[in-house]
Amino acid sequence: EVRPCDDHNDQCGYWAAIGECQANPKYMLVMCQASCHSCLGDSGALHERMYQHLEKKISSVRDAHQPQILEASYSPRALVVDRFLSEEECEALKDLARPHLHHAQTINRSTGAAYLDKVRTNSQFYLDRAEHYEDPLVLDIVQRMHRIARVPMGHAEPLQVGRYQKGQFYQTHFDSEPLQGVKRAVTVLVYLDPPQAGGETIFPKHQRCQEDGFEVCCNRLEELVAGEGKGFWVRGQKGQAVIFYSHNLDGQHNALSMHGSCPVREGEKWVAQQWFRIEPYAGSPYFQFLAPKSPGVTGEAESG
Ligand SMILES: O=C(O)CCC(=O)C(=O)O
Ligand SMILES: [Fe+2]
Repeated sequence: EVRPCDDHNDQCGYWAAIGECQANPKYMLVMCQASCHSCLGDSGALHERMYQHLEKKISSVRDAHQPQILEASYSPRALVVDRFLSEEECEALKDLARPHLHHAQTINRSTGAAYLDKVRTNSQFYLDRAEHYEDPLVLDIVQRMHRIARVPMGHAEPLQVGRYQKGQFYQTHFDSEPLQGVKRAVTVLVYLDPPQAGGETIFPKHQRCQEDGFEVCCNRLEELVAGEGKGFWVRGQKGQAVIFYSHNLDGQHNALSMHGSCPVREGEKWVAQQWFRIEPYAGSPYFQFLAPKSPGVTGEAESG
């Protein structure tokens, strides 16, 4: 009888050390559970490695209809997809948003006066009216985002389009703020137009790029983003998507999902963002819009 959570061979420790848990999991995860940290409740690093292994397998499956997905980071899970949107789609989204763009503002609680946000100086607009979200072009784009992110349509916020002009930026922040009641599972960020210089999306994976440290990090990406925290950045190409998950697979908020948009140095930067919440979202334009009709609710004439 094989009892769980034991080693059943005195070589288990040695085999685990030389990587047999990954190389030969069929045997090892049964016979060497303790050494492989695969017991229930054992939070050893193995599960993470197993997931990495599985995801590599998944992402190596090529299908003519599937865009190629590159892994930019494991924690937070971040994927990059080239040409996720066509040039025409990028231009169409810019055209839809252009007349409506407005600057991010913060409202002073006591005076009610609106101030321009210091953390975020760009302009943005939510495509939140029926004529936007029922637009076949927008609907098709959001559906593709939903399929690639693997979160249901009813979790989708309205699609947002943002523009950064020269000098504009968005300092490091989290897209998901569970303590404020905003729980976003995933962000699908698409570069509708990359700037000529600057405007990188950075994931520094450490605290020192916050607020006053932000510009310094943007000026020294290699040293302070890639070096210091083993973080990464994306320069952005037209139509390219970055898909990142602000929570781990167990639902925990991932502190490494902190990111920002460096100041644009030359030209304009346009992006579209689609956020999908952790749960079905009553404020979603697609909450009821795409709900399947319940079976059996057909006209009288059709029954019997
Ligand atoms: O524009 C970017 O590169 C990032 C934007 C962003 O992080 C946001 O709008 O939440
Ligand atoms: Fe963000």
